[in-house]
Amino acid sequence: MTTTQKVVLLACGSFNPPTNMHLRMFELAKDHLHRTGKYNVIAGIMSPVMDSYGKKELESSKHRCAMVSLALKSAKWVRLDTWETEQTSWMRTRLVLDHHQQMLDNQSNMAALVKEAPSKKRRKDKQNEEVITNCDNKEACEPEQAPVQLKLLCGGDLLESFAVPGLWADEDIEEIVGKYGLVCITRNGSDPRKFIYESDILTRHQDNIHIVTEWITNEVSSTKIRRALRRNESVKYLVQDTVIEYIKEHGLYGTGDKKQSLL
Ligand SMILES: Nc1ncnc2c1ncn2[C@@H]1O[C@H](COP(=O)(O)OP(=O)(O)OP(=O)(O)O)[C@@H](O)[C@H]1O
Ligand SMILES: NC(=O)c1ccc[n+]([C@@H]2O[C@H](COP(=O)(O)O)[C@@H](O)[C@H]2O)c1
Ligand SMILES: [Zn+2]
Repeated sequence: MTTTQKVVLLACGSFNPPTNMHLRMFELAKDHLHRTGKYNVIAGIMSPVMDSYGKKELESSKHRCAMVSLALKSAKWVRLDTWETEQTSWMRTRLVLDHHQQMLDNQSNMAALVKEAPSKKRRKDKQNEEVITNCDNKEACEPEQAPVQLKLLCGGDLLESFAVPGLWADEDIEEIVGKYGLVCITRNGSDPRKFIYESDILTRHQDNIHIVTEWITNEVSSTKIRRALRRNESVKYLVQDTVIEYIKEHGLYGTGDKKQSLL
């Protein structure tokens, strides 16, 4: 029997607000990795960046985390993680990966990671005493299992930002693609294969970089959503209804003074 490598996908970003494409990225990456026959994606994490990241029009992490949590209500295997937003200063992505890898290496955190609806299961522990686990995905929760591999999930634009002078340290890029690995979803305006070809570090680690071609192209971006909201245009079917309701309720992205319904 061939064994597959267990993988957890980590997406870092502003999620300002979270769009349907942020959610789609996880599905696309999972399908792609499963098709290789080598990987078993057991969980996904969305980690909103902290407020001091300082991006233009960045809404507070309180609101962004609340919106990600609402967007993920129907997601079975992806969850929000607020650790990044709770730090005292902005964390480089490599350090965010290190944190989550440490969490994964601690087996007792595994049950909390797997989001599937818990159904209490009985099994015998090493001392042959019956214990109840809170984990449905037995394979993911077995204590004596191979380590779980964390991979960074991103779009083509984030990959290409590796070339922005002073933005990413070479050692961090080396560690991200070398130790962890990258799953990159193609995005209009980026050419990840060419970008890898032009980078010595990325070419060296190209076996650890998975490029996923999004054939059902969807050029939604948070910038376009914020623009539409400002203009009182509908964003229905581009963003989860629960997120639209939240935006309206809190008057985010210039919706505060609008009278009519955005839904
Ligand atoms: N349409 C898309 N296709 C592929 N990747 C995407 C898409 N939208 C977002 N991503 C990826 O999601 C992650 C988080 O991105 P981010 O929060 O910046 O979203 P965004 O839509 O690019 O927002 P903004 O317009 O504010 O930059 C990044 O890795 C980004 O590349
Ligand atoms: N040096 C680094 O680790 C580095 C540099 C720039 C952006 N990032 C991260 O990439 C993500 C980019 O998000 P945006 O595309 O929304 O700007 C954020 O999570 C941010 O923290 C990391
Ligand atoms: Zn972006």
